[in-house]
Amino acid sequence: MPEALQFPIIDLSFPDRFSIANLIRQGCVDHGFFYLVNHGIDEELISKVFEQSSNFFSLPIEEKMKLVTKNQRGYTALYAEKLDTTLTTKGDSKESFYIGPLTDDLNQWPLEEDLPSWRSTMETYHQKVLSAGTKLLSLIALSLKLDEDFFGKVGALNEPLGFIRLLHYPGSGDLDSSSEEIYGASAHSDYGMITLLMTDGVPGLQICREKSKQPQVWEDVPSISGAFVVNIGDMMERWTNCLFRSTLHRVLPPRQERYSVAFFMDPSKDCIVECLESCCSEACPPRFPPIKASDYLEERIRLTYVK
Ligand SMILES: O=C(O)CCC(=O)C(=O)O
Ligand SMILES: [Fe+2]
Repeated sequence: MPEALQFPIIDLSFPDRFSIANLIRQGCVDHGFFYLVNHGIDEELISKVFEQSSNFFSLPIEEKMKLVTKNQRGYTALYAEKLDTTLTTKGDSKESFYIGPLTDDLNQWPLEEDLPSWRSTMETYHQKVLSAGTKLLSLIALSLKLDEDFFGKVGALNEPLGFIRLLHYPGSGDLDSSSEEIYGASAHSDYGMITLLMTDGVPGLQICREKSKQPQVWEDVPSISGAFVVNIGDMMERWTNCLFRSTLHRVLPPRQERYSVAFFMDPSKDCIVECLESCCSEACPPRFPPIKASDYLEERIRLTYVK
């Protein structure tokens, strides 16, 4: 049996920022994953988010479909998304709800009379995770031997695109039985800078550290109560010329119902993501051309929805 994965545990409140930055570097180079503790979001708020998420997904499908995704905000039904775009099977066995930046008017919300305090709970959570993510990005900059405010200076944080994705994976008893190989979330890497994931502790998340090695080896990611699982996304991988890995991950179809809440932090639309000078040399030239963050994201999102 392979040993259980051990990612570094990053304490966001630890005063020695340089030693924390080194630990982050180790996590990002070795796995593309680490845990985040003392992140400033209290347990009570996290439990409320999970409770409200369950309240929403328990609504009748007709009610949920009234908020079906527009502008990448709102509800996506079971099987509507397929994160592994190479699969020929039907979509992933999860339903989700997206909440984007609070600074525009594009979010869709359930009615206050149907789900009291739902919107305010999600807005508070959005603000808090965005703030934790911004602090974390300054440590990530340090871990790359850059100024702490590097991501601010290159415009990534002008209007950061923070997206909450509430996820619900019904238990196997509630799904159609089929011979097809269906995942809760099929194999993918995340698109943006970093993802902060909170789960309800039900297992299912796995990573594959060597994307191109066959056969692929999948390892379980243990959850730590109250800690975020943080992973590096593809745009951070591009910035660092693959020094930091955007690791392939998936969620097995859980036997038992499972809830999780992901927070994707993507750069502002106009930010140009280009190889950091410290991550390339003559011997190791940039692997990707510079790209505008919005162009990159739009293409990736377009490929994800089942046609
Ligand atoms: O639910 C999970 O544990 C992971 C979800 C995920 O990888 C994603 O939404 O990108
Ligand atoms: Fe993911």
